[in-house]
Amino acid sequence: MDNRDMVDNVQFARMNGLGNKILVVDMRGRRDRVTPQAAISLNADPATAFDQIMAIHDPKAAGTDAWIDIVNSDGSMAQACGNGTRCVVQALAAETGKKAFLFHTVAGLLEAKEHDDGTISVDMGSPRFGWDEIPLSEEFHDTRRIELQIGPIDNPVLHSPSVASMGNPHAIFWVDNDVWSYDLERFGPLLENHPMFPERANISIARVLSRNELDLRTWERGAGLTLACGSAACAAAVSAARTDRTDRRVIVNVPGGPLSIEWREADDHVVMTGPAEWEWSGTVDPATGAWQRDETQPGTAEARAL
Ligand SMILES: N[C@H](CCC[C@H](N)C(=O)O)C(=O)O
Repeated sequence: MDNRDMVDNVQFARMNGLGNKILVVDMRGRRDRVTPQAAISLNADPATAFDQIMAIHDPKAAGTDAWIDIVNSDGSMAQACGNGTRCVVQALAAETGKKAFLFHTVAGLLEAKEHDDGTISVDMGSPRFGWDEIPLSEEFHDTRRIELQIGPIDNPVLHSPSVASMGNPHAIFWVDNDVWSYDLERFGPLLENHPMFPERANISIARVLSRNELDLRTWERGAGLTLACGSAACAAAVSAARTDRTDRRVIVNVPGGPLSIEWREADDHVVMTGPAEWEWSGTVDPATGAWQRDETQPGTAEARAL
């Protein structure tokens, strides 16, 4: 906050959650929003290209620490971002010394905490499985397996996904071979925009390795191929458990590394645990996306606060 050189500029930190590229933007004390134009322009610059912007705003409700807006790299809004939430926790923990936070997003309240080893857990809430909650455009009573396929009609490459909402829509296609052997870059955009998903969807392929481990790659709605997608890891974990492929506690290996996911029996909530990493900081105009790197890059944990 202290580094603001112009009233129109705000502080931001370039961070990542297992390689999921995140810009944490400090919008506290302001009434405006990061515009879609700013997002598109930041993403067009290789230095600031990102998967999600996490914009921290002043809290709107008593007892919450912040309101968070989540913006995809195409300028659209997302309801959930697990990896980005861990980045926000790390930035705010460095600033305040607090370890536990309650955030407010369009999808509701979100609890998160930093552990002593630096990893961060985010309570992603309860998954939803109703076809109209995801949403799908057709009624399906059993969303553990819906009719949807891609590739030749008699020999589909991907078919019968499980679908779930973690606040945002997800489809998980189960595969038998190495997840890297599928052309997700080609099928992802077709499935993301398939008429089955009126609000589009995040598209993942998952290979179950054991009752406690799966591999996952995701084509993200509004962002494309990413190295990690936390909400997809949660959607895959709950879908694997409800189809009896795995137990309720699993390691999900995304391209950026492992996330540990637990679908708690007690309250139905999904808790995701993983790392967050600070890269560098700068200032940005949230209306246009014009940005500048800070001249001195803080080297200590304390200085990594926004
Ligand atoms: N990377 C995010 C998910 C972004 C989801 C977004 N692409 C959408 O739903 O539109 C995560 O870690 O959960």
